[in-house]
Amino acid sequence: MDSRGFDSAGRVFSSATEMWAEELGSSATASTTAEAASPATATEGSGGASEEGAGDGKRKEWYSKAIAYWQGVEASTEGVLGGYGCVNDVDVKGSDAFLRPLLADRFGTAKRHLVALDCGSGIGRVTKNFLLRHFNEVDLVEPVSHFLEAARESLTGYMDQGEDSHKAANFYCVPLQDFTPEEGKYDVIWIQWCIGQLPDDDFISFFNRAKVGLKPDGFFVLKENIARNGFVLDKEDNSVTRSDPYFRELFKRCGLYILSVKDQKELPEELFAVKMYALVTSQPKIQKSGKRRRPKNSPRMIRS
Ligand SMILES: C[S@@+](CC[C@H](N)C(=O)[O-])C[C@H]1O[C@@H](n2cnc3c(N)ncnc32)[C@H](O)[C@@H]1O
Repeated sequence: MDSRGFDSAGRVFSSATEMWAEELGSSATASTTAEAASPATATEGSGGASEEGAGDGKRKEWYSKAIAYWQGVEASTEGVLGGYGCVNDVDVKGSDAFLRPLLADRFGTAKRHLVALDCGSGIGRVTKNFLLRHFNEVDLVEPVSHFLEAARESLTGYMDQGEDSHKAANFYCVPLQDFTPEEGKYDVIWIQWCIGQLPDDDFISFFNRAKVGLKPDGFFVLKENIARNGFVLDKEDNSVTRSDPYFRELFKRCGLYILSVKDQKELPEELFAVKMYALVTSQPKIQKSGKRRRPKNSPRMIRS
């Protein structure tokens, strides 16, 4: 990525490449296809897929600083939303409006057993308030153990229920850079407000591994803060807020296509804008008009 960006201390970088070289050293250019540990073997806050190469110390530092930051945060909605617990309701409303037509379009309206994965789930806020309304089973993956424990506690009522119910099933204490989902398990992989913790190469490796976890019509939803230009590096929690063109470039490099994209409305104006991207692994079908196929249940004008 060639656009300029800056960090929270006001330092300007001429490109993301320069910033990553600074933050990760020589491992910034390391292979993006390194082997990842399975959920069962990874440990809390472990250091990343490319850890064994040269310069891995800086990558390890990148991740451990982030984990240390989150370990010091209270396991509450206010905590995981950086003091903006007030956005929970509009966030849930926006996610619901985005996902509902996509589910109908991809999976039809007939009863189906739907399974989702909540990535960087924190205390299970997204799972509890939103995903469990749409999915029969939700797995959570989160590297910070006190968040995951809080999720487990608050979702107790949703566990071990009958076949047809909605339950939180598995809780994996693993960072995304080390996580590989079970093959063909998920209809939707939901990634919200956590992908900024991953440098570009681990972002690409993660999506490439996670593709395998999707069912044939399955898709990803990435819901993230968007920088106006280039990127913004937050030195406190070691996360990067990327611009829309930056994300689109990364999607291309992951071999992902945008099925749908929408802005989150009604956020306080001092916050970053937020976008929701639905991403698929093969090019969405285009109608003769050149438009993407419209979800069957979306509003349409009546023509007589
Ligand atoms: C802003 S909170 C969002 C939590 C949740 N997605 C939500 O919307 O309520 C960011 C979350 O990312 C998690 N996180 C930090 N580093 C991560 C990593 N490398 N992989 C996955 N999640 C990570 C944090 O522990 C925290 O739970």
